[in-house]
Amino acid sequence: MFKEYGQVIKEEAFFNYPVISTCSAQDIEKLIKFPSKFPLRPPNGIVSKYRQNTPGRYNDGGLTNEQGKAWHRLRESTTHDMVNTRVIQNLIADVNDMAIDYIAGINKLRDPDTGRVQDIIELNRKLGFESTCLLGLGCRVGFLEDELNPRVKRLSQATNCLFEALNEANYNLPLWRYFPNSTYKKLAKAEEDLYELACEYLEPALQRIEESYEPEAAQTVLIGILKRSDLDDKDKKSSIVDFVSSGMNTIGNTLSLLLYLIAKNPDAQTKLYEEINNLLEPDEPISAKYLNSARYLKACVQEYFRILPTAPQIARIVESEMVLSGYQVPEWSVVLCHTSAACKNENYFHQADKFIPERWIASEVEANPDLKVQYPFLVSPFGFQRRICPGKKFTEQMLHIFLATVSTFLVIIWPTLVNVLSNSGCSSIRSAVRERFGAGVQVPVGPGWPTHYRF
Ligand code: HEM
Repeated sequence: MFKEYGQVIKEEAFFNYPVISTCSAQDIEKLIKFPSKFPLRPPNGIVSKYRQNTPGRYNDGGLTNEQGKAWHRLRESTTHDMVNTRVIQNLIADVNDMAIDYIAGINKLRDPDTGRVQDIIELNRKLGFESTCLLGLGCRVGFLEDELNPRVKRLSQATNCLFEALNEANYNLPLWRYFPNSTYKKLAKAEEDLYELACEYLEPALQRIEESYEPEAAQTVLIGILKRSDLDDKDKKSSIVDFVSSGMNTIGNTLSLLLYLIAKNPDAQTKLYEEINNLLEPDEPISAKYLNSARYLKACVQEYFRILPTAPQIARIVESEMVLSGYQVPEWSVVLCHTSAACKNENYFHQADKFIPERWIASEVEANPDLKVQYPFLVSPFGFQRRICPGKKFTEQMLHIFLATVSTFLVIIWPTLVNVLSNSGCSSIRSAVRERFGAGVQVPVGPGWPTHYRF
């Protein structure tokens, strides 16, 4: 699209407002640096409408959809703990645990005769669900178990239904604006189910708070929100629903795309494997200390976000008239910053189409100045300004732990995925898997067979 029409494009569509798209680094920088107290992002119309129609449960459109002071109030009071490094690090042990379950899950997917793993997308989705619940609800709920319990099944169905409805609302005529059509009804049912399920998970936490006190070490995002005196019951419940539904699909999709890129870059896999073995003592689990020092691991995730970000563009409503690539853009225009397209531009990144994690490591750039990143702000997979994704810290920590664990156990070769729980590798992780699942997880190293990644 940009190749054909240039770096700035204006699109007009029936039943919708005009949208301006830009992939210019200068324009994107201008928007990122705009000194906005309450940055404006277009709300999700169908969700806002549903919540307006359901005043018994919702005070407003929620953090994702609100604007101005209403948004700021929710942002300050509900995301306080989610952006707190210590609270997020409290979850490392649980995420380690989840990573071990995930490796065991991959092992169960292997064809016993061929060693082939047919499809890892579904497992990644379940992992996304489980990890988001860990963040939002403060506990493991059981998405990675063989048999999903009825509550988890309902949670999964409600989330799928919500995303189907959002897709339909985004890509079909917006008839829901005029009457409750089938898309609106689907969304209403999904939101209702999610709300009721979230309440079921919240009740025990509320009771714990009432009956006793939560020790400092057990501070979770959920407990942090439930304890806030500046939020009423409706705010608390709806923000948990928002957090759970925001992370559910994004994390699973991100992990699938990250593994795909790593699969296509075997040298990176070898380096990841070497780094984890160099940094971790045999009996040491993955910890905050390891994550702080794992430079190559973090560089791989950053480079992944440059090449295949889950959110390829960030939307803003501009608060004053501005000039983008020489064009006058009026106040209140909707502008899409296509960070993903900009990240593929050779003028902005040396060998832009290549996976080169080294460009994010200072000592490597010193040795090879061509790699110097001129426009680091273009890699903004979680957005920017005060509206940046509050799940960023948790998601990055999750991806780092998962990539480290996967690199210890698997050789992923595009288009194959081979489980290689060999005798080498980080022994603390290996012994944790064996302790839980016995020697049965050990499988031979072997050449791969086609894996049905569906991208
Ligand atoms: C790979 C995972 C994720 C990606 C790529 C992602 C990406 C994004 C992006 C691009 C935005 C828009 C930011 C902006 O407009 O500047 C956003 C907003 C948001 N995300 Fe995430 N997200 C992820 C995971 C999560 C998780 C786990 C949560 C759960 C807490 C979450 C909750 C939210 C919320 C509540 C907002 C709205 C924030 C606001 O408007 O103030 N996200 N996310």
